[in-house]
Amino acid sequence: MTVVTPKKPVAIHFGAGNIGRGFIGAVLAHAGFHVVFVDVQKNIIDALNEEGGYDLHILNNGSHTERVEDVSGVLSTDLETIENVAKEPVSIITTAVGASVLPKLAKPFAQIVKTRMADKRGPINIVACENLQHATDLLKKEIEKELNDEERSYMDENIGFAVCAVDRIVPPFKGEHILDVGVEPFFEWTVDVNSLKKTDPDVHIKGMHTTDNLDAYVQRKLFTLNCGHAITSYLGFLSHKSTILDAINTPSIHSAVSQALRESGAALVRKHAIFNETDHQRYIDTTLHRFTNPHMHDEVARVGREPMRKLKRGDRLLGPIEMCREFDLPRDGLLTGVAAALLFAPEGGEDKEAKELQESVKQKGLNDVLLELTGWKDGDEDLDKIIREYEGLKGKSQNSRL
Ligand SMILES: NC(=O)c1ccc[n+]([C@@H]2O[C@H](COP(=O)([O-])OP(=O)(O)OC[C@H]3O[C@@H](n4cnc5c(N)ncnc54)[C@H](O)[C@@H]3O)[C@@H](O)[C@H]2O)c1
Ligand SMILES: O=P(O)(O)OC[C@@H](O)[C@@H](O)[C@H](O)[C@H](O)CO
Repeated sequence: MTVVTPKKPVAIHFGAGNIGRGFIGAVLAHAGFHVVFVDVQKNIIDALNEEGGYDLHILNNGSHTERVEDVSGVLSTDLETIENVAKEPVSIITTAVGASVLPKLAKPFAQIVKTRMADKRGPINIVACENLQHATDLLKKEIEKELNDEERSYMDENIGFAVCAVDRIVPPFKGEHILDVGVEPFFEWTVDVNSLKKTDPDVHIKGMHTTDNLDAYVQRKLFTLNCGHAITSYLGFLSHKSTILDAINTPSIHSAVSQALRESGAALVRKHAIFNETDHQRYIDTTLHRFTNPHMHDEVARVGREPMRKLKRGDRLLGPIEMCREFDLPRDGLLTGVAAALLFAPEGGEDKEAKELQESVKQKGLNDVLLELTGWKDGDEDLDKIIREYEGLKGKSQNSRL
């Protein structure tokens, strides 16, 4: 497969899905890069090469379309073409494939590192845009496993691995063309300035903000937007709602999610000096407002997907709870979120993690599953609260009333 590489700086983006086409790829293309998307879906890659662009539908009251131009695609298994692209004037490589897929990218990334070393190429930056704290560090560790000592030292010197927070709601979208993508107007991409290397070409990327307080911004986004989103989806599922819009428009769910976000917010403000109560409450209000966009069709099944990943320590549910425990702050709303996540069992069985979680609760019992997930001691007050909430929610859901 050949890729058209015009005389322009090149950005490589792994994952031509919703956030890839709908956000990061679009920001990079608008910043003046030729964007090479790498994906496993042949129909998407073929369409990118045939069209060389796609439509971005901005969904709000004044919905409109923006054209993203100057893009092409490569299959992630086509290491030969990836090698050729790596010789172009690349300055940034990004990913949006899903946290669990990151290890699978080690081989193509290692190929890029080896090629650039052999070709004596200068510095580039790699930014993993996934909903996971320290996603880029995880990717780096996986790439290191594919390299020898000399290649690893070239990588340390020449490749900046920058962690980021990435925020734009981009659900699957049915347009006229397979590449069409529908997005909310809001977007925020914040990258760790301390890890970025100076590249040649050195392109200013409008739409990519940098900060030296990255952990704070990642936690703010994950423990607010993703935390609220997850709880809305799990309570929505239990109330038999199919979309985030229907769920958040249910007063009891809106109030439960608001409570959880007030709790995570109190912990975030306490933990990070750069946040204050007033601004953070505004951030929460904006977040909740984004969930009520009537032009977006976002399924609770998408937002709640992979509940075991979302129930990991440090992620959107246990992360803010751990922070509340650290400062002895109220956390009942967040504990309800965990109880609801443990009851997430969407029909169809496509969500393997949801199935596995239900199986696990059935086999080991809720108490033992929670001990494993949380690392708390038997008889922990929060653990007992989750169990009580779980039983209450289960009963209410079965009666179809929440
Ligand atoms: N959609 C959103 O609203 C949103 C917003 C912020 C962050 N994110 C994060 O972005 C990531 C992607 O989410 P998404 O919603 O775009 O998912 P998606 O499923 O729409 O896109 C993922 C893409 O990765 C591709 N892929 C899978 N394996 C691959 C591989 N080995 N090599 C190359 N490509 C591969 C898939 O084919 C797909 O096109 C996730 O980590 C998600 O948490 C999503
Ligand atoms: O992508 P996930 O599964 O980690 O989380 C689901 C949604 O909360 C998420 O995709 C949001 O839409 C996104 O993080 C908004 O920036």
